[in-house]
Amino acid sequence: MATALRRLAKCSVSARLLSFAGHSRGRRGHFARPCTVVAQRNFSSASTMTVDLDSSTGIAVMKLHSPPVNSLSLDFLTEIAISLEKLEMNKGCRGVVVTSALPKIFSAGLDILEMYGKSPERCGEFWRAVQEMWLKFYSSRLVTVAAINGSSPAGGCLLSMTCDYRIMADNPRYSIGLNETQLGIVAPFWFKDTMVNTVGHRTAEIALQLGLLYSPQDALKIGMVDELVPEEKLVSTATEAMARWFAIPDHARQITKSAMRKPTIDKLLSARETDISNFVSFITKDSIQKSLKLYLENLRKKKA
Ligand SMILES: CCCCCCCCCC/C=C/CC(=O)SCCNC(=O)CCNC(=O)[C@H](O)C(C)(C)COP(=O)(O)OP(=O)(O)OC[C@H]1O[C@@H](n2cnc3c(N)ncnc32)[C@H](O)[C@@H]1OP(=O)(O)O
Repeated sequence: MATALRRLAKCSVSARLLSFAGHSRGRRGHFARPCTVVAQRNFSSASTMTVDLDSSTGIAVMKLHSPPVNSLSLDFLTEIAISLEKLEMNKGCRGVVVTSALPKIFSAGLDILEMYGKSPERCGEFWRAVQEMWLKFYSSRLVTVAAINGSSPAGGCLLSMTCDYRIMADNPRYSIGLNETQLGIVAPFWFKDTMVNTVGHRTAEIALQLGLLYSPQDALKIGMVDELVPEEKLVSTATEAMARWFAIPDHARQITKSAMRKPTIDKLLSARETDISNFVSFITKDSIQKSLKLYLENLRKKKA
């Protein structure tokens, strides 16, 4: 099932950029259920998320639910990408709010277990899925709003930065940022580009080199998030924010979005295979595997 989903994801890459002009078409193993889009409401692709589309507003809410921490594994990434693609294909959908169904965590980022002790082939497949998720969100014709209701390190921060607008719960216990260097790994160029496009070059330079994780208040100050609200108001504020974007004619907004993002997207599209082989050779190095092992041990020790 998961393999079939991944194949479907691969097949749809070439059609992606068409979606800008409004011509869009659009785990954990044993939990998977068949992926059928049921009418316009309340469909889900698997038990790792729910996707509810309100046909009266055109707003879908995608709630990520992959315990314990919504870490982005190969299967989960594939499911997220396919769910977005289904919404893209649905003419009744104009926007999506991405949030977490788990308490205190939006997403812990890429699943470190996908990068530790895996074969080069598997690492390559994983990285393609990371690229695919980023490409789908960054180039989406839909208005995308991240309702960040918990911590969001690394890949979790990246997912939120692919959205058009970010609202975070105002809770000082949560943090957000690209902390890759703290793990001894390097954010690839398109993570870096997304960060630069969000917060500007100088702030990105400091944030990336130091692998900084920001409190919601600090994230607001640097422009990593656009708004802070009490947690209970997060999804309602996100749907209200959507109204401002819906007030703009879709074609004008979509073409503008494309103009802003296309150079960054094209940069990855033209270097996709090289980026995969760079990732595989970097992540499978003994020294990097040792760093990841240590990081995983520390994560586990923290709990003990
Ligand atoms: C030359 C250049 C070429 C290019 C090279 C490219 C290089 C690669 C770049 C890849 C970039 C990576 C981006 C990433 O996303 S890496 C992941 C980064 N994520 C983190 O650092 C987050 C780590 N987790 C936490 O900080 C905390 O878990 C939390 C999210 C704040 C939640 O805290 P908590 O106290 O509520 O939960 P905790 O007890 O810590 O965790 C519960 C269990 O979940 C496991 N876990 C946590 N995070 C991850 C993860 N990201 N992947 C896998 N597993 C994770 C944790 O170990 C616990 O497991 P267990 O119950 O102990 O077994």
